[in-house]
Amino acid sequence: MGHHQAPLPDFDRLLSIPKEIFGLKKFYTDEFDAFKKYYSKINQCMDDNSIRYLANEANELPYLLPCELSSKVKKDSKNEGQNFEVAPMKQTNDKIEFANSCLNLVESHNRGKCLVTTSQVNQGDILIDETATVLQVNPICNCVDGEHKMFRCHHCAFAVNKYLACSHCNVVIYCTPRCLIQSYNDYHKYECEGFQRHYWRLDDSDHSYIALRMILYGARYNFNHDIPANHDKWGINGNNYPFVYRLKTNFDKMPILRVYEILRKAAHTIIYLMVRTNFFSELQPQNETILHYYVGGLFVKHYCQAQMNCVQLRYPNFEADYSFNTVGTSGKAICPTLAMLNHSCSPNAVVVLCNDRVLVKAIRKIEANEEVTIAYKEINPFNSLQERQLLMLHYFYFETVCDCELCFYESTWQEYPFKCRSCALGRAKKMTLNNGEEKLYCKNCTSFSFIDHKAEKSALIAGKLYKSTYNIEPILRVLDSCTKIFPCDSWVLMDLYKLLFDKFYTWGEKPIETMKYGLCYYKVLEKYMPKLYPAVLEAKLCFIYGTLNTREFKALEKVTKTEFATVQRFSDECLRAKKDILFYVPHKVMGPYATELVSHLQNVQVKLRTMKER
Ligand SMILES: C[S@@+](CC[C@H](N)C(=O)[O-])C[C@H]1O[C@@H](n2cnc3c(N)ncnc32)[C@H](O)[C@@H]1O
Repeated sequence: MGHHQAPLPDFDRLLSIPKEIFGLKKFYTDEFDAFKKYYSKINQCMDDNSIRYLANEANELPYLLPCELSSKVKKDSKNEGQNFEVAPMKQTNDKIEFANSCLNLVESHNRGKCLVTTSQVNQGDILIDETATVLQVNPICNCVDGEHKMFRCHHCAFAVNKYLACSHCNVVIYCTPRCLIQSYNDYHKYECEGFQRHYWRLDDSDHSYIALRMILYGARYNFNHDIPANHDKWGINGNNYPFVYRLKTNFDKMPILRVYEILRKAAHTIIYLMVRTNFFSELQPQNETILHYYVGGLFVKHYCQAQMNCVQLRYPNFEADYSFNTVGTSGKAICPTLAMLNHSCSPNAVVVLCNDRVLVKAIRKIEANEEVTIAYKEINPFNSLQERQLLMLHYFYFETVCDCELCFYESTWQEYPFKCRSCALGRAKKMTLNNGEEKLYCKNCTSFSFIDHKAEKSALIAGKLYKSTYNIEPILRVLDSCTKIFPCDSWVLMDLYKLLFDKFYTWGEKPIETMKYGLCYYKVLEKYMPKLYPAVLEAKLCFIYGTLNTREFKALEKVTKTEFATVQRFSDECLRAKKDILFYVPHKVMGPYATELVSHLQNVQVKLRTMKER
């Protein structure tokens, strides 16, 4: 591949480019004014020296080798690894490509477009089955478990046992010659030298590489982003660039330092394409400089679109300690249909990666007319409302604060934390009446009731005692008093159950108590977060295994009548946990630890069931 030297972009002239210049049919854009805004920010942030520095850096790459991968392929290899198998979605949608027929695309006044169900959806139903428009699979990921690495094809994302690797960049691997050749022609010939120099970070927080891939995807279709005539669906199975182009950005809401960072990344990649590849000359532009600006603007746009819309791909991961979680930095994808899903801190659906397909699965029953939501970032249920909202603002520049169910519930909970003593449903807050008396006001039955000062006082005294002794006894007293003050699903109680569970677990003396408080804790938690949410499932599996593996549990033979009820509930949990793991591992060939995990749960369940009541 021969390289040519292109002139440095003249950023000063940028703003004076007349709109007519984009009259070239191929590169015409309605969004010239928007690009001008990007460029005006470039002017504020970039000086000649930093541009020159980037260009020199791109030039001083003496050891880079032109990639001629496709000419070296042996045409006969086929190396299949362990791949997922999920039945395809049954009913397809007339109005939304890749979506189940039960979804409707609607516009909401505060969060833009969103997907809403038209009929009831069951747990486990597949709501979206989308082939990623642009897919970034990080080449080697520790999928399944820490020891058993799974290699994934850079082009189609299928798992492979043996693979063809690019000997120049030594970064990308392919499952078959077909993928290799297609990848080479579509994009690898432009990216290989960059990979040799580790030009792009492939982690969750940087979107330069996926933005470049979006550019290369658009270039294959001459950057034509017109929706074909008579196409009245959202999304196209084929050239989906028109819908990629229509994804929203958050550019206007970003602080200037963030903009500066992205513009620098844009300049970095554009100069790399100019100096190290034939990308621009192959497009045969009438005016190459203008094309540099155009693609630079497009890079910024695609970067911001990726930042706001790309979905992080995570594979199930089973560790030797029998926990379950999902692996970060496995890749990301631009899926214009999936990008219509809004965020919730208590989502009703999750994204599951099935080879090259990106699936959205319901993690609980979803009623008709309910919005389908996913969690954009993995949610730690213990993060407070304020912490979660700060995270969302920081990463996604939400215009409004997150108005999901959990945030709404938690904010009401913070305002009305107490148990109403007049009605069973109510939530109450303390109010001072005109006569100076303090009472509880319930927002449900709108009545006033007395505060249980006795319970409050004993909770306070027991709390102080706990702080000075760290004994379990005062905590039990705090819990006893708090059940009188707070509703049964209160987070105060949840925290106390957690504390008691941890204490009993650490001391390992009373396995039944450990089970009891663990179960109480998950009962409250699952009111706020669906049990199939990965973070909840992982924590619960740890709880089950931790409890079962204590010496005291193993020695346990007979139990009292009340203890027997706890053992039975715990046993049911084990059975459910087994089903929940299978929810995430729907393929025939499970990772070795996943199989072990499920059979271990099965054995324990049998033991629990046969425990004799005294
Ligand atoms: C991937 S897009 C989702 C589709 C988007 N509503 C649209 O019109 O294109 C993400 C953007 O939607 C909005 N959004 C998503 N979930 C939200 C939530 N829970 N609260 C407020 N805004 C939200 C934010 O502006 C966010 O940057």
